[in-house]
This record gives sequence, C-alpha cells and structure tokens, in this order.
Amino acid sequence: MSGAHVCPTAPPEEQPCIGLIGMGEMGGMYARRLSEAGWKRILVCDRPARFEASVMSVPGVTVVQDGHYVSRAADFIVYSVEAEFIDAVVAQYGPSTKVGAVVGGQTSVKAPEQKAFEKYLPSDVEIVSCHSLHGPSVSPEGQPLVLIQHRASDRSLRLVEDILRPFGSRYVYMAYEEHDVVTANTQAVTHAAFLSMGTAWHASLSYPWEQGLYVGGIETVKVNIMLRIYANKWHVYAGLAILNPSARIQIDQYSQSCTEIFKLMLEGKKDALKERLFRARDKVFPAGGNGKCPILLSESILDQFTLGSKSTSQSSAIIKSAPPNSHLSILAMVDSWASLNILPLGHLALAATPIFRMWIGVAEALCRSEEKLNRAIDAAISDTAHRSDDLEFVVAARGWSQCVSFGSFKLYEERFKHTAEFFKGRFLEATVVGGKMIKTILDDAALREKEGQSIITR
Ligand SMILES: NC(=O)C1=CN([C@@H]2O[C@H](COP(=O)(O)OP(=O)(O)OC[C@H]3O[C@@H](n4cnc5c(N)ncnc54)[C@H](OP(=O)(O)O)[C@@H]3O)[C@@H](O)[C@H]2O)C=CC1
Ligand SMILES: O=C(O)C(=O)Cc1ccc(O)cc1
Repeated sequence: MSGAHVCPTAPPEEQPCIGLIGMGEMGGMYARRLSEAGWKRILVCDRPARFEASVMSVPGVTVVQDGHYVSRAADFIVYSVEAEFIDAVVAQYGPSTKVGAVVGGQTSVKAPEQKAFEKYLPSDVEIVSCHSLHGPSVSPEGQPLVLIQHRASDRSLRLVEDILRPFGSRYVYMAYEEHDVVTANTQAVTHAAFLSMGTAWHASLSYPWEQGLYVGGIETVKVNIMLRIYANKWHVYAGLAILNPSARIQIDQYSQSCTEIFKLMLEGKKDALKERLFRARDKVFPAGGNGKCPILLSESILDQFTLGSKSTSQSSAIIKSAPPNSHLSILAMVDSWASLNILPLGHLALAATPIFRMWIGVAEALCRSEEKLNRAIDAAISDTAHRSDDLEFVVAARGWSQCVSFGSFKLYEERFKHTAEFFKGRFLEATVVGGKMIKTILDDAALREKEGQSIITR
C-alpha cells in the first residue's frame, strides 16, 4: 500500500485487502461493519472444518478455507479468536503473512497475543493491534477502540486508523502492557461480581426478580448485566481473567473483601464495617472528586428496564415493597479497589466498556449518597432478608477466584455453562430490555458529555 490515506470510496483496486481470522461474534461483527462501510476487499475465515458453513453473501466479503489464504493476501489482518488459542493460531498462519502487511488481534488480554506475534510473525510484518471495548451487539459508534502501535511505522498505524474509521469509535492509544493493566482494572472485578451473582442465584435455584427481589433502580442494572454476561461466550471472560496476571490478583482480592465484609456483618460489627466502607468510599470516590458524578440514570428511569414485570403499576408496587439490600457485591468491589489502591474512575473517560461504565455508575450512586450507603450498612447488619443470598454470594465469589487462580479453562467453562443453562430461558428478554437500558444510559452520557456537562447528579 502507498503511504496515502485509504478510503472506502476509492475504486476496489486502490483499497487495502482486509483479512479477518476467526468469524465468531467479533469477527462477524467486524466483517459486516467493514462491508457496510464500503470496503470491498475483505477476506475472512473460520476453522477449516466450518468453511462451507461460514460462506456468507455480504458485499465485499469473501470466505476462504483457512488463515493461510487470508494471510498471504491481506494488507491488514485481525485475529479474532479465543485468547486461549491465539498462540496456536498465530503459530499456524503467522508465517504465511504477506511481506509488509500489518497484523493485529482482537483478544481481550494482550500478553499472550503480543508473545505470539513476536514469536511467529516474520520480521518484515508490522504489528498494530486493536481491541473494541464493547460486546458484538453494541454499536461501535462512540465506543473506545484501543489501538496498539507495537512494531509499526506511523504509516501503518494510519492505515489501521483509516480502515476502522467508519466504525465511528473513539481511538484510544496504548502500549500492550498498559492495555492489560487498564482492562484488568475495569473488567476483572466487574465480571467477577456478575458471575458471582449468577452463581449465587443459581445455587438458590431462583430468578429473584420474578419474586419481587432485586427489582427497580440499581437492582435492575445488576440483573440485566448478569444475564447479559452469561449470554455471552464463556471464553471471553475466562481469557481475560485467567491470562491477565493483574486480573487474577484483583479477583482474589474481591473474594477476600466479600468474605471479610460478610464476617463483619455476621458479627454485627457495625462501627468496624462502617469505618471500613466509608474509608474505601473516600479513596475510590474522593469527596468533590473530579466534580463529576455517576453515569447512572435516575432510579425511576432504571425501573423501566425491570425484567419480568407485568405492568408499570404492578412493578412499582413490587419495587416499593422490596426489602433493603446490603449491596455486598458493590461494596466488596469498592473495598477491593481501595485495598489494591486502584482508582478505576480514572479510566472512565478513556477506556470504559459499557458494562464497566454502568457498574461503576451504580457503585458511585450508592457511595456518594450518605443515605443510601448508611441504608445498605444498616441492612447488612440488621436486616436478614438478603443474608442467605449474601452467603451464597460469598461462596460463589470464592469459587470463581479459586477457579481463576487454578488457571483452569475447563473448570471455568463448566462453572459458566452450568449457570448459563439455568438462566438460558431469560436471555432473550434480557438481551432486548438490557440492550435498551445500555443504549439509554450511553446515549444520556454521550449527550451530557457533548453538552459539556459531564456526568450527572440526578
Ligand atoms: N464477545 C465479546 O464481547 C468480545 C470479545 N473480544 C475478544 O475477541 C476474540 C473473539 O471473541 P468472540 O468473537 O466473542 O468469540 P467467538 O467464539 O464467537 O469467535 C472466535 C472464533 O474463532 C474461531 N477460531 C478458533 N480457532 C481458529 C482457527 N484456527 N482459524 C480460524 N478460526 C478459528 C472459533 O472457532 P471455535 O469456536 O471452533 O473455537 C470461533 O468461531 C476473543 O479473544 C475475545 O476475548 C473482544 C471484545 C469483546
Ligand atoms: O463490557 C464488558 O465488560 C463486556 O462484558 C463486553 C466485553 C467483553 C470483552 C471485551 O474485551 C470487551 C467488552
């Protein structure tokens, strides 16, 4: 390719050839969006055994047998495969990469990807990696897209920027190492919390929002996101938890924080609990802070996204009668960040995934309100309505932490799929309602950011 900018309105012969290896959720989303943008030379493949099944009639997209056919022809190649397999896949196809091509990967954890690229890509191939910080069903417009100029000229970085520009994402430039620290800070504990919620509710054999528990306001966010995560691919969460060393430490601390807080609850040590949680609150959400407040919509708007509710009047009656919650999952998250001196609020502007944006919004809404925080602490000490769920939650958080520390993909897969199976019948509603909730929250945040108000107090 010449050094000039490339653009999808150019004649096909002047366009770069774009290669995608791995045609699952993210590879498929990239293929469709690149085609919609007008790119006309897109070569894609999945596993050779799926060649026939992968054939699609998307303008500009040609499905080929395997990664060799992609690698030898494409000017920019994105590997969108499981992090667990990136080494094996790059070992297989990397040496076939066209001289002078640029290679990147979509993996959520970059250490194994970097190692594989450095090991197997010929030295005349450049590396500009990427990572769309959102799931495949979220529009990339306005979302962060990490670009990593690792072993590459500015010209190659520009080629990748030009190719991905039609997504309308916001480029965030990072080094490989920084990527893994930032994504651990934003995703590790966030996912551990939702996975543990699912495991705990599954252990109780209940869909609590259908019985008047965990409904309305921030409870609605918990349920919707838990279901959203279990509806996604297990290996996405396994990869970023098991293969990112910073993530492991944080998931372990999360489980520790859950246990210690729960012990204070059982012992009725209200002063100690209060002192610990307020200290954590002050560290993670400092007074005055950056003048910004949570991304979260008002509780009444969130109420609209309650799952399983028959009518608005019925659901508001349920919400009013719902017992107060200790919010162990949220408070343990804030406590674990404070214990590890992590300030994830700082990543909000640059590198927040939609789920992290909402979840830290929930935590901030709880922590910045003395009244809400005191109510959660009172409930933790005196109200036993949620105690058995909290116990299950502590056990679940410990289980996930052990699973990650053992580094077992097999165990992770079994735990994940076992619980996903239990919630399967609720995924459709959660995808529709949760999708609307995410869109409403993100649109609201974007609007306010545009208006220069930044994030809210309402
Ligand atoms: N889903 C998400 O929310 C996000 C995921 N990511 C990252 O993107 C990557 C892909 O994730 P996602 O698309 O969700 O996962 P999928 O499982 O949907 O897609 C991965 C695809 O790659 C295929 N594959 C595996 N080995 C090969 C091979 N040798 N040649 C060609 N294809 C192969 C897989 O086949 P098989 O199933 O048979 O193994 C599968 O079809 C992961 O690293 C993930 O961490 C990043 C951002 C968001
Ligand atoms: O927003 C989240 O945390 C998600 O669960 C979706 C997701 C998963 C993996 C990524 O690498 C990026 C985004």
